[in-house]
This record gives sequence, structure tokens and C-alpha cells, in this order.
Amino acid sequence: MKIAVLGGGSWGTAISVLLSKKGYDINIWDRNTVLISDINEKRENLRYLPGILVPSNVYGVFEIEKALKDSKVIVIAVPSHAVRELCSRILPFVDKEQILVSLAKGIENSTLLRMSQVINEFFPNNRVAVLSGPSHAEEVSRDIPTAIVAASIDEDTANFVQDVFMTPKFRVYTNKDVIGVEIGGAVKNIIALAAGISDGLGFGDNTKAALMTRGISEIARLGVALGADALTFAGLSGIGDLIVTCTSMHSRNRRAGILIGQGKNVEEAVNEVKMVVEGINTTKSTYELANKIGVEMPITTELYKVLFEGKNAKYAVTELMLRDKKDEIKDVNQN
Ligand SMILES: NC(=O)C1=CN([C@@H]2O[C@H](COP(=O)(O)OP(=O)(O)OC[C@H]3O[C@@H](n4cnc5c(N)ncnc54)[C@H](O)[C@@H]3O)[C@@H](O)[C@H]2O)C=CC1
Ligand SMILES: O=C(CO)COP(=O)(O)O
Repeated sequence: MKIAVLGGGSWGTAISVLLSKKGYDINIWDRNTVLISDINEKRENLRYLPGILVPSNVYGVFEIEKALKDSKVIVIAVPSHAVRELCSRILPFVDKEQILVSLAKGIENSTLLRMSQVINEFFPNNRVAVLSGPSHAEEVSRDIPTAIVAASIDEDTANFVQDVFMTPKFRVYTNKDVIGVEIGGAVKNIIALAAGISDGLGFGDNTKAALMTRGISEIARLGVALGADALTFAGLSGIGDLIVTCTSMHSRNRRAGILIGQGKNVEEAVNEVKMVVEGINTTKSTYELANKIGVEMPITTELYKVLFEGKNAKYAVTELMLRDKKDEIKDVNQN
């Protein structure tokens, strides 16, 4: 079977390596031709995933149309802000038998749509799935045991994607709750930025545990208001991804947060991380989405003010601590 992977950043490359080890032929495309040449000539993605051997059945392809030809599965591995542009670019070359799998974690700034909603706009007759969960590229590419979720509203599609990606080192669960899986994957990046800022400010493990716990609470509150199943947030794409992103030094979002907490501005932090920090754009879209549908998200709101209104991060923490008194369980829908 042939699989097209569109986006040769750290995650697109790691997934290509994983799938190639299962014997599939992988056509990987990226707009950055230098990294495609590196994959073909040096068998390594020097820019985004150095030190990992890219097997010979991963073919770097310069023309997107060629990457798609005869591919049963199309994996979308670009950052969320690029998904719409990518879909419009591939639209003329995709046929309705091809299955689209989204790896991007974000909520579109201009429309407040989830990534599978953007993809469905372009490909209403194709089968679409989302792959999400605690899975840093740096570990997946080294065969470190990982568990993740394949979500699709169509059970057969979720089962198919589960079979395609599953290996003894990469365990894939299915889930029909696409809304919950995508909201968990996107919004945890906001909490990871906040957890990083907390670390950068010199706060402790107590602070981070509080942010993570209250964080999953507001993620779930948003998700449920949008139609998700609350149980999804107790799963791999919910609390699972939140844990890995808030605690790992592989996390781009956490690392950016640490730098901001240490006093760098957003631009300096993003430049230093050198890879996509999805949580910045997602803070903006989630803040707007929560306001639009009337869901309270205190951490997201404070982070929005820090990132986009220049609020002092220490002062934001004080404001979170001094909010109205609450009951943890009783006020679960509004706190
Ligand atoms: N890196 C990881 O461990 C994981 C990443 N993800 C998600 O996967 C998505 C991709 O992330 P990474 O691979 O980490 O990003 P990255 O920063 O490593 O690479 C991004 C890639 O996208 C390409 N790109 C950027 N803007 C583009 C545009 N406008 N059009 C076409 N291509 C463009 C770049 O050339 C680059 O190759 C993100 O949504 C991220 O949240 C999900 C799980 C794990
Ligand atoms: O989503 C991820 C891991 O599951 C990647 O998160 P970071 O972008 O913070 O590295």
C-alpha cells in the first residue's frame, strides 16, 4: 500500500518512519525542498528530526500531485494554520476513495473550526479520521512505546486507520467522538504553554498539577458544550496528551511557555523553539470560541491576556488564585 504524508516536519517524518517500518511505501511531501532532498540523499530530516534514519521506502517527493497518486491514505501533517491552504492545493488531485487522516492539532483562527471540519469542507465525500494522543515525534521515531487514538464518525474508517498505524510499539485505540478527540488535542497546547510559563516563573509541581487538573476541567467544559463525550477527556487524547505536553521537554508548547515565563516575548520564544507552537494561535481561537458559546475558561482567558494583551504572567497567576470561591464538583459546569 502507498501512503502520502503531506508535511515533513518532526511529526510527518516520525509517522513516515513508523509506517515505512510496516512495509508501506511512503511518499513524503513538504514545501521545504531542502528537507525533501535531505530525506532522499542523506536519509535524515536534519532540520526537524535529526539523528533518525529515514528508511529507503520513504520517498521524498517535490510535486504534491505525484505524492498523492495511487495513495490509499493521505496523511495531513502540516500545522493547523496551513491545513486550509493545503486542502485547497490538493483538491484537484484527490479522489473520493482516498482516506484523509489529520494529524494537526489546532482550531482555525479565522473560522473557529476544528481541523476535520476544515478538511470535510473540501472533501465532503471522503472518509476522514483524526489521529491524536500523547505522541512526541522524538519518541515515536525511536520506537518508544506509545498509545494514541484514531477517531472517525465512521467506525469502519476508524478501524481501518487503527490497522494501518498499529505496531507493537504504537498502540492505536478507536473513538467515535471526533469533537472530543480534536478539542482535547488542540486545547491541551494552551495549558502546556501555561504550565511552561509556571515553570519559567519558578513555580513548583503543585502549581503545575493545579494547572493540569483545572485545565482538563475547562477543556472538557468546552468540549461538552460543543457536543463531545465527557469521557473522551479522561482518555489518551484528553488527559493523556495533556500530561505528556505539560511535563515533557520535547514539548514545543511547554518550552515556549518556559521561555515566556523567563521573560522572553512571544516572538522570541517561538523563534527559539524553531518548530510550530500551536498553542499560541489556539489560545486566540479558543478564547473567541469560548466567549462565543458562553463557556468559562479561566486559564485560557488569562493566557490570552498574557500572550495578546501584554499582561504580566505573575499577575495572571494571582488573578487565577483570587477568583471567586468555588466548589470543585458542584460548580463543574461553570467554574
Ligand atoms: N511534533 C510532534 O511530536 C507532534 C506534532 N503534532 C501536530 O502535528 C502538526 C505538525 O507539527 P510538527 O511536525 O511538530 O511541526 P514542525 O514545526 O516540526 O514542522 C512543520 C512543517 O510544516 C511545514 N509547513 C509550515 N507551514 C506550512 C504551510 N503554510 N504550508 C505547507 N507546509 C507548511 C513546514 O515546512 C514543516 O515541514 C501540528 O499541528 C502539531 O501540533 C501532533 C502530535 C505530535
Ligand atoms: O501534541 C504533541 C504531543 O502529543 C506535541 O506537542 P508539542 O507541540 O507541545 O510538542
